[in-house]
Amino acid sequence: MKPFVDIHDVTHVYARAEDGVPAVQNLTIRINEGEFAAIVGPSGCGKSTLMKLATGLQFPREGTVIVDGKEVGAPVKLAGMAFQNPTMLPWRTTVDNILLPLEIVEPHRSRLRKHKAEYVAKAEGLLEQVGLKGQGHKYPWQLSGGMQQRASLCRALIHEPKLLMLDEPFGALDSFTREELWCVMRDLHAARKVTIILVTHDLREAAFLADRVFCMSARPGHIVAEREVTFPRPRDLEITYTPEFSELVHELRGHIAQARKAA
Ligand SMILES: Nc1ncnc2c1ncn2[C@@H]1O[C@H](COP(=O)(O)OP(=O)(O)OP(=O)(O)O)[C@@H](O)[C@H]1O
Repeated sequence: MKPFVDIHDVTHVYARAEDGVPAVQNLTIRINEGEFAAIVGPSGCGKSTLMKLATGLQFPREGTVIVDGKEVGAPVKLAGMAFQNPTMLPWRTTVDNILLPLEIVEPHRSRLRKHKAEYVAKAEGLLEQVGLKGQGHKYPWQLSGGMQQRASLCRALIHEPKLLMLDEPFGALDSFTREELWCVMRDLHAARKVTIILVTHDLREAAFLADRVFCMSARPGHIVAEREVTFPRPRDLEITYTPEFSELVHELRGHIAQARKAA
């Protein structure tokens, strides 16, 4: 099978890096279509850089980045993104925030004005899927942090991306809300067959959600371990209390500890 995301032997140094040390070096990672991949690693190891390379927000100094069969040379339109901070515009309602990417991405951009009702219905359908039915008229400041993050997932999905990039999306939430959102994410992935790359510091989150977990070394980042997660789907939160789950988290923690030591 051809990988959907194929990052091959990539080295990237930021122009402003004072010490000239690459953020990532000889980074190779391949993710299949429809796969849920999680990237974990010590702080500053280049996880966000990997995201930027895969979405065309940065270009590698060396190596190649291929997404959906094409070498990445500009921001990747087939990607949707959600970050730790939902960054919703406070003067727009939740639905209007969700519609925002459509004002940029073609062919939606040209269709949006004429077919607004159709797109609003789509946004409301997504809100229902993430447990926010009927909340679309509210402003972001009327929503809790967890609700805003749910809405930002809708915004990332509104243009039906084939690739969803999640950079620490649940990092700022309390642990109960976080686990609720794991289930939302699990269900969205099952329903949409979208390829997902999740960057996280939370090893339990990676183990619960992913098909494969990739561990990165300390800077300059590269993949030091790759672990398939074979728990059957759909997964219930109950599995996080099993010895097998604890063992997996323990194993991942060992890889990160090694990676930090090597720094
Ligand atoms: N715009 C930039 N200019 C210079 N150096 C940068 C820039 N962005 C990131 N870096 C450096 O590149 C390295 C990797 O950064 P990156 O944000 O990808 O790491 P990360 O693993 O996502 O970090 P964290 O886990 O702390 O969020 C870091 O050491 C950082 O200092």
